[in-house]
Amino acid sequence: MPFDPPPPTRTATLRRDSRAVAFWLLGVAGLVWIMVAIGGATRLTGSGLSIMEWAPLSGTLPPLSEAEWQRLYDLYRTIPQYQLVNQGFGIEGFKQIFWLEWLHRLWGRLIGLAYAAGLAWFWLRGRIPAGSKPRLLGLLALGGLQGAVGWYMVASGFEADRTAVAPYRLVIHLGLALLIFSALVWTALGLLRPEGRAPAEARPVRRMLKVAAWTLVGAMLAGGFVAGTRAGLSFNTFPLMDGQLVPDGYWLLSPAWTNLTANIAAVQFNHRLLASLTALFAAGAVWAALRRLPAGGARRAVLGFGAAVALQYALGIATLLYVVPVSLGTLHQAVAVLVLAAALVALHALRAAPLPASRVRTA
Ligand code: HEM
Repeated sequence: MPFDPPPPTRTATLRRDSRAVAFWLLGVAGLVWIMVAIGGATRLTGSGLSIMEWAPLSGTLPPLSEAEWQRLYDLYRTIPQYQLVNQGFGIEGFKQIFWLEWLHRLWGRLIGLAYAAGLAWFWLRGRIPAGSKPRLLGLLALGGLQGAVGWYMVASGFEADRTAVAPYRLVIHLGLALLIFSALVWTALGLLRPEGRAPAEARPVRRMLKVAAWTLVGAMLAGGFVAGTRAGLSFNTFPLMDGQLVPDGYWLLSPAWTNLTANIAAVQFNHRLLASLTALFAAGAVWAALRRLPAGGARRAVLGFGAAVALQYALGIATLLYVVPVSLGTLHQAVAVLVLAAALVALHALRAAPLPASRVRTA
């Protein structure tokens, strides 16, 4: 007699659907991570201004004829970057900088497709867990906004006398990428492991971790200004800047606030300071975790975050000392996102996996 398995219970179906949606979101977050790395390489190779049109659909295909290459090259030759930086590099030189920007935009379209198609698929099958729909729609809107912000950033690079995009627009683009990445990861973690409240003994660890995570976000945005103003090409020593801990000319510009975004000495100092504070708070979180948490997933997650910060800090120093080669610059940008992911996983592990009170070591 054939064996009919019993129908899955409602809870089992819900759990299966939550897991499927979570893995899809994590997959999209992986695509976003690769996108950030491609974005770094695009910026560092000076490729970002090579496509002067905003053509979400027709731009999917690269130029397919010599006439089309010539048309795009002629467009590029009208902007200051060509005249001031690349004059005379010829259509072959243009083709070289074209491909990374094209890939960056193609990858953006791929992310949009993977997200929208996945959302439609889960939605039509009724597999999206209750309560997640508004957030998933919000993420779709944020993705669309990011495409528009990307173009808003690129367009600033075509303005008179500019050879690169406006730094604050680059930071908005980077910040939105980080927000989208974080929302994807956090939503997925919430679906994989229902939230609980950490016991009182674990809360100091989480508090310290939160401080470290917010400082990390600050350090990352400050890093965006370093990248945007190319501040990494100056003061290539560590820990001192021109022989001083705080460089001369920190307050060179006026009004004073413009030093935070446009003064190379101040911009680089701020990034170092915020990165160092992140490392300090991360070390604090690791210390607290070792003292207060029992061996297990939550403690490992905090230690993993600490290790990721240490790696990123070392990569930052190497990037600076070697005067920002494309490889190290891209790696530093890509690993920054992994550090953020590690912070989110650790924060979630402390919240989502309440520790049995008996296993918590008290101070
Ligand atoms: C917690 C540690 C750190 C984090 C999370 C971090 C994060 C970042 C991020 C997100 C960027 C911007 C990438 C972009 O938008 O293009 C950046 C750029 C940069 N960071 Fe860091 N950073 C850290 C530590 C350091 C340290 C310690 C140094 C050196 C002392 C450093 C030097 C640089 C330089 C030179 C750039 C510009 C690279 C470029 O032009 O591509 N970073 N950092």
